[in-house]
Order: sequence, then C-alpha cells, then structure tokens
Amino acid sequence: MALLEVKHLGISFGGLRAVDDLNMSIEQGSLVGLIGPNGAGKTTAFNLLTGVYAPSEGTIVLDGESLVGKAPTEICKSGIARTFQNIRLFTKMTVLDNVKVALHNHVEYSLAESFFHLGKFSKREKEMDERAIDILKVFDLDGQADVLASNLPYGKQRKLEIARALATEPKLLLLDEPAAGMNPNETQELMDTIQLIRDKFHITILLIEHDMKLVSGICEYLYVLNFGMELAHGEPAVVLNDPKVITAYLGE
Ligand SMILES: Nc1ncnc2c1ncn2[C@@H]1O[C@H](COP(=O)(O)OP(=O)(O)OP(=O)(O)O)[C@@H](O)[C@H]1O
Repeated sequence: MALLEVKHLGISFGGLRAVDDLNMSIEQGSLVGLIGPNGAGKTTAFNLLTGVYAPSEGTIVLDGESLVGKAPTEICKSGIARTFQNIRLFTKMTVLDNVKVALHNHVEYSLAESFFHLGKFSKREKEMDERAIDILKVFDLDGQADVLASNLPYGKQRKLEIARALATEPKLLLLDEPAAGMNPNETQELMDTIQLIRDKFHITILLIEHDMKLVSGICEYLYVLNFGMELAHGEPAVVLNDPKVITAYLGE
C-alpha cells in the first residue's frame, strides 16, 4: 500500500466544487508535484489533507490510518506537516525557537516539569537545542539561530518554514508554493534543499508549485488539477507535454 491513499476526495463551498473526486496514491519516499492553474483547488486539497477542512466525501489514509474527521493537530501527530503559500513563521521568535516549537510535536513532559524547569524538562531542552541546530544545519541556517525570524531575508524565511515543518518529523511533507517570490538562484538552492531533505530524512514530499523549472527538475510524478478535478497524472515528461495540460495552463 502507498504511504498516502486518497480516494474520491471532494469538498464544496456553496455551489463551488473546489475539489472533486480527487484520487492520489503517493509512494513512501517519492517527491510528487500537485500542479494546475490558479483556483484549481490545490491549496484546498492541502487543507483537506491537513484537516483544516473536513471533506464532503472521500477517504484519506496515511500509512494505513484514516485521517478524515481528525483535527489538524492530530493529523500533524499522525505524520503530515506543511508549509503555507504565505510564510507563517513566528516572526517575534528566533530562528532556533521556531524550530524548537515544532519539536514539541513528539516531546512530552508535564506542565509542572516545564514550569519549574525540572527533571526531564532541562535535559529535554538541551536535547531539543541540539536537535534544532542539527535541522538548521541542513538548511544552512545554524549561523543565524539567534536571529529573529522576521529579520531573515525572504528566501531564508521560506527555508526556515520548511525546517520547522520537518522538525515535527513528518512522514509526509506538504509544501505550498515553496519557490513563490524567490529569484532563480534562490529557487535553484531550494530545489537542491528539497531533494536533500527527501534523501536525508527519507520522507515523502508533495508540493504545489507554479515554477515549471522546479516541478520538472525535481518531481518524479505529477498530479494536475483543473476546476477541482484531476486533469492528468503521471511522469512529468509525459504530463507536461499532454495537450490537455498545456491548454489548461495557456487558458489561464
Ligand atoms: N474557504 C473557502 N470558501 C469559499 N471558497 C473557497 C474557499 N477556499 C477556496 N475556495 C475556492 O475554491 C477554489 C479553489 O481554490 P484554491 O485556493 O484551492 O486554488 P489553488 O489551486 O490553490 O489556487 P492558487 O494556485 O491560486 O493558489 C477557488 O475558486 C477558491 O476561490
């Protein structure tokens, strides 16, 4: 069975079918793109996968576990992490603390322990500092651990958002337009980073992206949405040359 199995997923907003009969089967360790014109339903699909919206119909199964009906925090614990189209960092916190917050997804100690900085708390805090720095190193952000997130340049804020998502130790990482607003150099660097984290952390990545250079450069499989429905799926070389897909994009 694939890591993520989505069957007949759908949601309506009033009369609008934002996602309609979406089926996806995403293998563990793969790097998959979700593409389509503006308003095709891509972000809505992410919102369904992460429990922001409850689907009107369909099933979502991650690693054998049904996710429909679960709250976003439960789904994060089950193993899905995401980044957003518009960066959502804790801007008043340091780079290090942005990552440490996410590490709490798997760390447990009592309120009393955390309040009095006792026992397990102090030890865990130290371990978490080390773990957070390790993650920041992957993104070449360890040198800026003490900088406020809002003071990072744009490209690095995007990377920090991915680092934070990764800190929750997801099985599946969802990236919503990770290259949005990046210049070509930053995009190239991001592509290398995305491939590196897939290889280093053995996770599965599903990303929404309009930058076709990124999509064709790193994705191994694509799903194309148009008006909420699946227009095509398959290997990038085939899908991106599919006349239906070309027309949908040119028709924007
Ligand atoms: N909460 C909502 N209430 C009503 N309509 C919504 C809601 N969320 C999304 N939509 C509508 O659903 C459709 C799909 O939107 P969505 O944001 O998923 O598209 P998208 O493919 O991510 O587009 P983009 O590439 O521009 O980000 C759009 O017509 C949008 O206006």
